Amino acid sequence: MKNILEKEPLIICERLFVYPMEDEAMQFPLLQDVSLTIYKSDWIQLYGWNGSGKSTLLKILSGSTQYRVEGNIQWLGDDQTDQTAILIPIVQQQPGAGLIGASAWEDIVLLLEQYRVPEKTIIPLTNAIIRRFAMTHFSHLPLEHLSGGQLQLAAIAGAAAVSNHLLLMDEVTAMLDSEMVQLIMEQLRTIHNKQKTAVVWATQKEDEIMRTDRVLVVQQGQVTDEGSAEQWFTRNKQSEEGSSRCEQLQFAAPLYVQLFWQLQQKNSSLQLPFSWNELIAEVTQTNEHK
Ligand SMILES: Nc1ncnc2c1ncn2[C@@H]1O[C@H](COP(=O)(O)OP(=O)(O)OP(=O)(O)O)[C@@H](O)[C@H]1O
Repeated sequence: MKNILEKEPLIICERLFVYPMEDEAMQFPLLQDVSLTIYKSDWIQLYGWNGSGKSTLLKILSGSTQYRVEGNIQWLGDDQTDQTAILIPIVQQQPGAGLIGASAWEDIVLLLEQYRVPEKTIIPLTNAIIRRFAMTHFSHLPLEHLSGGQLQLAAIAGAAAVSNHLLLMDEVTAMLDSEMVQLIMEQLRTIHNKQKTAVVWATQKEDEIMRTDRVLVVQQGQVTDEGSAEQWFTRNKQSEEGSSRCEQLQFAAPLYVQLFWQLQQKNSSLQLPFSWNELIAEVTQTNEHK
């Protein structure tokens, strides 16, 4: 994890209690006592099961006014994330949900118009975003000709066009095949690393957690754990079974982490892997040094 002291906050939430609008007595919070800070260039894995409150938290971060909110939330970004009037877009699970144009190119143009970006910058900005997300070959095709992955890429590119500093992703890979998941992940991670765009990535998939991510666990409307990805999967020094935070909160670990835990009992110098490739490289290297 990057040193938090060096990071600038983008959004600060303090002791948020969030209720449905119709719950006038404020009795049934959807989110309870949630405090968190999102920093510039963070990648946060908002990790939790169905119905835990991930989507509600994303909507609150986006600036939605469809809830009753107690507590403080501050948006500190210096452009679109200065959340005084507009919503930060959320990319949804269903490919194509929320796209408003006839093509990916037109969608970004319309979105920039909606966000009142100065007219003469709209076309150059759209073309630049299309290039940045490597979408040139399908950007003018009708949306109905695009694959699920291409639709998701178009939605992510649109969000990135209007929100330079923060992207909010709500289980965007849930309906994609593994090849598309990899493509989307690679594109977005490259953009994140190059542009330092912060990403809040809601997911239920344990293998989407990468080494440099912060993991924020949501359970029954509360943030029950927060730390680095390494901390989430690390068992204590004796490699005691069940001792990682992931296991303590009864979440599944990826198979390569489970296998690593087994191997670690025989060889404590092995490093925690974040993919099959990393585990294979680690084991091969250790065997070569024997
Ligand atoms: N406006 C609302 N009024 C009443 N209950 C709501 C409202 N919005 C969400 N809920 C409930 O709050 C809980 C959290 O919902 P939310 O959609 O935030 O969870 P989630 O973690 O995103 O789940 P999923 O992965 O299924 O999308 C659920 O039980 C849901 O039914």
